[in-house]
Amino acid sequence: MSSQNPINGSEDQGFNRCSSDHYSAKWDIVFVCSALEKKPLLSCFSFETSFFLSLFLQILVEQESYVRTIILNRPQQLNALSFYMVCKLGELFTAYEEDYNVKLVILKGKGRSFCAGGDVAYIVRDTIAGGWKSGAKYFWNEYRMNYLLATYKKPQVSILNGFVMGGGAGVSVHGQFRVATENSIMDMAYFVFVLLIVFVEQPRTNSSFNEVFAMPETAIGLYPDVGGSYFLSRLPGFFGEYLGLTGERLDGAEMLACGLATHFVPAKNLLAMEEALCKVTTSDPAVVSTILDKFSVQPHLKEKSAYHRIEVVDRCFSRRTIEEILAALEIEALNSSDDWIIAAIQSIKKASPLSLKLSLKQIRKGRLQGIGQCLIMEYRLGCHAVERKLSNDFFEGCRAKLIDKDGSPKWQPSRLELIQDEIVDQFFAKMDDQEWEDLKLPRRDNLPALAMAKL
Ligand SMILES: CC(C)(COP(=O)(O)OP(=O)(O)OC[C@H]1O[C@@H](n2cnc3c(N)ncnc32)[C@H](O)[C@@H]1OP(=O)(O)O)[C@@H](O)C(=O)NCCC(=O)NCCSC(=O)/C=C/c1ccc(O)cc1
Repeated sequence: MSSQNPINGSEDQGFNRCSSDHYSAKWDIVFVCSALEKKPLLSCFSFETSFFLSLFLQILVEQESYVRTIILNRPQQLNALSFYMVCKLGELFTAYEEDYNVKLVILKGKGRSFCAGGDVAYIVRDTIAGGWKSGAKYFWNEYRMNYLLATYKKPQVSILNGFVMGGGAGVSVHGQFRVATENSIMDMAYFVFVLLIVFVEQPRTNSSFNEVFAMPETAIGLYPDVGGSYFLSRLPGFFGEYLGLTGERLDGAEMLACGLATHFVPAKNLLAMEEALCKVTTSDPAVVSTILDKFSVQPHLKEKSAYHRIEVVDRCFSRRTIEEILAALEIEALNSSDDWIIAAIQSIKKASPLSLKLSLKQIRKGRLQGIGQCLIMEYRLGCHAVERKLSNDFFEGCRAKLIDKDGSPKWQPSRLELIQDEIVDQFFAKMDDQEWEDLKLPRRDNLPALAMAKL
């Protein structure tokens, strides 16, 4: 599994680049979940040592006979993926696939989020300091890891108990089993409990617990990546276009209904489910499936869900252009009191016009492509986005949403009608840089049937 690095020409040894390029190999160990997880302990060490320890603590691993549980451990940042985490996940998935003693891999997040996407605030700062190739390098490692998961030979379960956004979808949706939870039952007892958490323990918790999944990229001047052109285009009808263009959030029940989740397990039963999974001694997916089935329930799809109106979604989002989609939604809004239609119109109007055009084209192309081709296409788009020759919208979107947090991005061009088709086409073309090459995906030989892309 080695290939040429497109950025600096060096040999790319699978997913080991984070340890070889950035960090000393002596630190490259996996922490089996231990007392080290407790941050105060770090104060015993020097600044440099603390820095490396805190980095390695971003991913924890629990080992239980034949099962490995990988834990995303940046709860303060809602488990946003650092470059280190992206590389480490790739390394761990590779190692566990080859290890005969590992039969099942579980992935979950610490705290109230599964994963809120790539750590875009860091990526923007790093790219400004280190040049666009720094951002491209992140994509390179992330998409290879997404591809590995999409073609994984062993059963893998992601426990989606909290936010699943952008890059968080990339580390889970491609896997074989995706367990959504409710976190949305707002009966009075639960509501009081939530209030206690919100005001006593986590005073900065603003978002509703029930909305867990989103591809919010058009709101930050990007496009649904991490294989989004593949998995969004596989959702029923034109629901993927709806999600990708509006960035609207889904709750666990909606994720199950549209196929982004394979199971729905009430959060209170997660511990028991994990205990049962940890007893698995085989890589037979039927065994894992039986265990998950035992803990699963059929959730109630909320009355206001857009998924109840899939024929309206299809009617609007099957249109050829963004302008036609908007016009169709506005006509629907005249004859309907559905909140989701108004929300969709508002989200589209607030998003980067260029991102919208790129996203639509990308999802439409994705319908006809395999997961590998989709990731290669997205890598080109990503490199153009961080290079900023064609557009600065990604940086502007991150500035407005996650850095200055003023919520007022200044998109360029500012309106859909100002965007020429040539600019959109250039995003899908190779980079004009001698050192650059297309994304090279790891070779995947002798894949069993279960490793076929899962959605
Ligand atoms: C709805 C969220 C998930 C929760 O809202 P909340 O409950 O009100 O909580 P906060 O917004 O206060 O978030 C808690 C902390 O986590 C931080 N955070 C929360 N998501 C994040 C986050 N993706 N990053 C970096 N800090 C975050 C957030 O800034 C904040 O930090 P701090 O103010 O220091 O406490 C909200 O945080 C949110 O919208 N987050 C952004 C979601 C998002 O746009 N994700 C990115 C998708 S795109 C992507 O993955 C692209 C990757 C990429 C890769 C390579 C490239 O070269 C270029 C791009």
